[in-house]
Amino acid sequence: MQTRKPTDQAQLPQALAARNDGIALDLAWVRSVQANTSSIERRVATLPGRRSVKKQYQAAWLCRAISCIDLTTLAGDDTAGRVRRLCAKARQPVRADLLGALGMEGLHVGAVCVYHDMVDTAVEALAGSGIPVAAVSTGFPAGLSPFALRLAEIEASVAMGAAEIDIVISRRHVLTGNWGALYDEMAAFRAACGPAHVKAILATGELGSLRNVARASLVCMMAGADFIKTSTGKEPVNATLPVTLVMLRAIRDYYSQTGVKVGYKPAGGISKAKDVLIYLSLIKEELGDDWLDAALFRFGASSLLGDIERQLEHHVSGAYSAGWRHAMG
Ligand SMILES: O=C[C@H](O)COP(=O)(O)O
Repeated sequence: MQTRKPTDQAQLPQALAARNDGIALDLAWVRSVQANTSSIERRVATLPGRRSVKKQYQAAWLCRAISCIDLTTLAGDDTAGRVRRLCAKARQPVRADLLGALGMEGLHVGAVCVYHDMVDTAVEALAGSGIPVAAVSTGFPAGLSPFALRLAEIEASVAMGAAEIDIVISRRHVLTGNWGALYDEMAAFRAACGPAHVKAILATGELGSLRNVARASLVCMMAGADFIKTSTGKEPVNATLPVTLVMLRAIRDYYSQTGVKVGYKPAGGISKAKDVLIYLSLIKEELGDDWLDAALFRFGASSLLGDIERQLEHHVSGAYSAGWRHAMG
């Protein structure tokens, strides 16, 4: 297997928060976690109706959102050319004249997220930019390849220069309440990541209940996940506000018990700037300003940036441009 020399990605100034070293599996804590679905749904139902961010601050919030995007391409027909175009977009996410008018020169996305096969291309294309490459590993999206191969895939992606690894958990461990197996799996994935930060994809649309989402979040954090992430983007239901509320509260509980800040990444189906404002205000309310930063928050999204760019253009010029002018890759 080809291995890159330890270049840029390994040397990146880590924008991420301190690692989560995890704690011993605390089954009593895990089993005590509940999720009251109707009160969670009531709480999030109030969010879209509210004007979450005043108009004059919206451009600043949208620029913040851009800095937190894991700009993603995870398609079977990905090519090196598409990944290079995506990386160019990651470096210059919004037209230079618009960024100049907004006083946001130098803005870039949080990371570029690709399959293992494209890590090398992305590392090359992002050299010198300070933008990390994130790789989806462990038999993404189903996570059902042999365990040893999943570990080897992580190690290969890190050796190739990925600074962040998005792993997928075995949903069956959650569905059968086998918290010990989930903990051991997550801990092994984290160990295989070495210095790379690890995001645990829960695939919440396949976990059956919000209580399972809450318990799986907690177990993954106990086992050392640096981020918890909702979805692969390939499940029938991906990031939602109820799931977000549950995961944010799990992060808050873990922080209050351990003093460790774990990051959050909603992913899949987030494609509109107005949704971004709702997510950011929910995070501000539930976790506080520390989490409004790429170190602790990412949007996993393939097309969101185009809509944000359109809104920023409208903010600067008063006119909307056609969506096709904001191609991603
Ligand atoms: O992790 C990121 C997701 O796969 C992206 O999903 P999306 O294409 O719906 O934005």
